[in-house]
Amino acid sequence: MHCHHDGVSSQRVPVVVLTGHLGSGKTTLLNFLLRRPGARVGVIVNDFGAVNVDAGLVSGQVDEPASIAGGCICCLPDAGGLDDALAKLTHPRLGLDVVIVEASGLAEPTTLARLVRFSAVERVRPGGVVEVVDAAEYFDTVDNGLGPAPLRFEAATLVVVNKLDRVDAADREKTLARITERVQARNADVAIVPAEHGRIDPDLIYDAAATEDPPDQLPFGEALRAESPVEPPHVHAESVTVAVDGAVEPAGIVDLLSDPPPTAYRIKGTVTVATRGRPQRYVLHVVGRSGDLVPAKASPGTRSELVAIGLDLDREQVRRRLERALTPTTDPTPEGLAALRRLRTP
Ligand SMILES: Nc1nc2c(ncn2[C@@H]2O[C@H](COP(=O)(O)OP(=O)(O)OP(=O)(O)O)[C@@H](O)[C@H]2O)c(=O)[nH]1
Repeated sequence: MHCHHDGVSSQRVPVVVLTGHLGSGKTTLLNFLLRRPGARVGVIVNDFGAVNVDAGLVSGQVDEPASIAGGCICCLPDAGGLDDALAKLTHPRLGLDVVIVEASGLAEPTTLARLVRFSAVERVRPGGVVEVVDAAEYFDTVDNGLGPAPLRFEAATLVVVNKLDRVDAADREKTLARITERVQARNADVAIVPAEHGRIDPDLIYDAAATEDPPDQLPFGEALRAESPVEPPHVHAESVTVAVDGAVEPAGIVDLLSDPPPTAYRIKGTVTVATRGRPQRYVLHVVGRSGDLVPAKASPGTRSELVAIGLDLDREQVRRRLERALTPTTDPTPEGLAALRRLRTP
């Protein structure tokens, strides 16, 4: 089996870490994402025992990723092989939109997040850490509600408060508020989304290159959808887009990356940054509070465009911030150029 993809992209592939206590709903959420039409999703699971991805889709070895649901899946017998698996799944030949690493229920989110963040694989871009919480069991399992809130939220960029259907309707708001308070006590910046059966808006997590299943793929995505029709998520992501023509001031870009607007979960775009010589094109990504700026290869034009995606986007504030990040100039400030240099050489 192979996952050939025409029009190989030179971009890095976001790698999303999916964590959560035993039985919180990680696999359910993963299967929901795999139903997305047109998406090429690579999956790495790091605990054989816990794998119950629908329809026996696990190929069982890293060497030969199997195509599924417009994507690939491979198994990771131990953490030592993560970079091997990432190197394989981010290969341009596969043309994947995203790679999702599903941790076993016992895996330590911080450790896994670090393995991705400091991966030696150049084509890896950290795509966020999604922590799934069982709303019904939360205070009986991961948190007794006393003392410091669980450490596991520290690494998270998005907390999915799942299984809300299992909480009495009358208590839902209160339960969500209590869990939110605990999560924020540990990590004030994290995005929090309520969910049932792992149905979160995939737009929060990654972009699908196509809207229909690729013709060269086995029809797993279709099969999964036929088996259980996709119910839409209750909470939808919103987006704000700002674009300008011509080069922009580097200080604005650096400022956006170092202090992204709090209600934007993800920001992406291509920007043309003014320098003393020829303007330089970059691909920009922010997930949670972390930004990433890499030179754009073979990216014609001078247009800069940024898209911010989030749950409760403060649209006006986000728009102002994106506009400020895209301040046109032909004469960049020395401070801006120095800040950009520092950012590029951490
Ligand atoms: N009622 C209800 N059941 C859910 C929900 N999400 C998941 N489940 C069920 O909860 C059980 C555990 O879900 P999984 O997705 O396997 O959880 P997991 O986190 O992958 O589990 P481990 O890999 O064992 O840690 C399954 O029977 C799911 O069908 C939900 O929102 N509501």
